[in-house]
Amino acid sequence: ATAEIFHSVHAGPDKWADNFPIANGPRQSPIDIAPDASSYDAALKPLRLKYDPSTCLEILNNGHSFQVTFADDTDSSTLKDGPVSGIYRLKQFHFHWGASDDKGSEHTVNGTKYPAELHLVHWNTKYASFGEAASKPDGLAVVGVFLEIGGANASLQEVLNTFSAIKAKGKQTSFADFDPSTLLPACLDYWTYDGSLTTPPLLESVTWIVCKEPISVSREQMKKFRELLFSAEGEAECCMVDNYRPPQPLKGRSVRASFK
Ligand SMILES: CCOC(=O)CCc1ccc(S(N)(=O)=O)cc1
Ligand SMILES: [Zn+2]
Repeated sequence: ATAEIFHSVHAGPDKWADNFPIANGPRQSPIDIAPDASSYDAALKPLRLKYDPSTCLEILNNGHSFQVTFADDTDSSTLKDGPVSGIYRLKQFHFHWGASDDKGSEHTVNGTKYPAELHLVHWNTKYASFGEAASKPDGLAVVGVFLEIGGANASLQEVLNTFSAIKAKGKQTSFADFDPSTLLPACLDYWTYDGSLTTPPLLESVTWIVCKEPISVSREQMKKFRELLFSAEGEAECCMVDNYRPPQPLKGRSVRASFK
């Protein structure tokens, strides 16, 4: 019961401005993407994503999502080009999803919600660490990929197979030799805009790169996501669902498209 109250009333997105006033800032994320209002920018380069499976370390339930963490002490797994300059290192990837298939993504497209959204989080190596980069306007680059209901996703299934070991908040387990590029869509056309972290501390340091093409997930696989818990062992069980922030005001920002 305490877990439900914690998640529904006192700590949800509507309450974040109390402790994080930047929640009402000028470049908050996510947003609703209106493709017809975005502008094609021929100067935008193709995304250059190079991931080394040997940098994959572990998977953990951090109480608001699960995340797969990577070794980021070398330039083995990086994002280059696209809308960014310089080299950004992959730190982690995680997901957001709903209690049912009709919601769950953070970004929306013409108001359409997808059942889930993948975030691949990278930090700019002009800074010394993720923590330092997270406070800089050009510090982070997050690649967002929508999940749509379709055939089972074999690559995603490798991640889901670890869930029995990380069901409760605070649980983690080793997770090696996973190549996150197997979670990317075939076409890497994207929209890009200046935004923020979508959970506290909501820092306005993210260049968002949202792929136009979704990847598939089956209904059964979505049910596995919903078996994870927000709650820790020994607490009343609270299913990890609806861990998405709704779209935020655009406040004059423009969204660019890498494609016509
Ligand atoms: C400086 C400490 O900051 C953090 O730990 C932020 C972690 C964090 C990373 C990515 C995102 S998301 N959903 O915008 O991709 C939110 C929060
Ligand atoms: Zn996220």
